[in-house]
Amino acid sequence: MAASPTFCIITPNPALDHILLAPSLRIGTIQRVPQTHLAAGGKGLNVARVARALGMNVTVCAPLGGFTGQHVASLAVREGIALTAVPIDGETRICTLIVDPTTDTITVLNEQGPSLTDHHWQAFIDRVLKVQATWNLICGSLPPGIAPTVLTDLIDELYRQNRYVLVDTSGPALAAAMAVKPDVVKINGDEAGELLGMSVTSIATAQQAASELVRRGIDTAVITLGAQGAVGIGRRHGPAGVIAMPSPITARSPIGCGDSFFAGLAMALADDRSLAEALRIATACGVADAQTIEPGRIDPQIINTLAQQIAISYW
Ligand SMILES: Nc1ncnc2c1ncn2[C@@H]1O[C@H](COP(=O)(O)OP(=O)(O)OP(=O)(O)O)[C@@H](O)[C@H]1O
Ligand SMILES: O=P(O)(O)OC[C@@]1(O)O[C@H](CO)[C@@H](O)[C@@H]1O
Repeated sequence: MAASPTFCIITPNPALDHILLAPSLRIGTIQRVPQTHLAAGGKGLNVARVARALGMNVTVCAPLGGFTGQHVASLAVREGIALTAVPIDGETRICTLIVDPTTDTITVLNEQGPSLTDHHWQAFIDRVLKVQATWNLICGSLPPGIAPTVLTDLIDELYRQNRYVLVDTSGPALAAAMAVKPDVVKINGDEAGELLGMSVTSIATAQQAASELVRRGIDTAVITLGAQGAVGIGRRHGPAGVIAMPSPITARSPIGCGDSFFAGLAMALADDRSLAEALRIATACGVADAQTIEPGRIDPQIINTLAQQIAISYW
């Protein structure tokens, strides 16, 4: 019998990521695109790609429908990602990620995704609850047609099964998840700012925001700030917060950095590392991702070396 996966990666709104490299992109013109990639995407698939590369035993649960759903499933299988697909009506979304290396800008066009009926959502949740994983990562947006409070119920149910819950989502879904205090919340500055009604663009404001998340009952709160790095604080990790700062690099694309970071963080926490070590490894994964075009396509061999280049301080 196969061993239970360590991570159940819950991906309510997967996507076929269409990544276009478009130098000197000008809106409103016709342009030739020199390079494209198609990848199994939506945040959870990116997290799974990295967690797998880091040696974790991973199962992704995702509702999938139509030709794009089939395409996502076949790309995932080709990569060796264990996927539990729940068939749905409608067509899995395409997210278009346009990288312009000339101006160093990224344009991300995330489709909403197909609406899920209550019946399909329930089928999805039933599959998630059958996966006997200790660490459960809720990744990305919710599909339309589903009330954000479904996340509250899902997390409650995972807690009843004594499973750890780590969340990386945004907007109303994040607010709904907060109601049941996930063990770990990993979000970026914009997401934290929207949740808390403040501007989170600096290390100092991220420290305030992370402390506020802990005050609201989150065990471990981590906020990422792109090239500035990340901050984290957690009840079980002692009173000190941690700042992880990467060295300057030549970034190629920030898309997926948060997902790679999340995978590294989850791996390190599952491995019972200190918060400082976990942020060091997570940041190294984010840095590795920033140097690739495709989300989550990192080389695990360089993570230890990159991790040694991350400056860690305490607050
Ligand atoms: N330009 C960069 N240089 C160095 N490290 C970076 C850069 N961009 C991202 N990172 C690393 O990746 C981590 C996550 O990045 P970021 O805060 O942009 O995540 P995100 O906004 O959630 O990304 P996404 O939603 O695209 O996955 C950062 O904390 C940092 O460690
Ligand atoms: O709509 P969501 O779930 O918030 O974001 C989806 C998405 O843009 O996020 C990833 C980058 O983090 C992309 O690979 C993916 O398609």
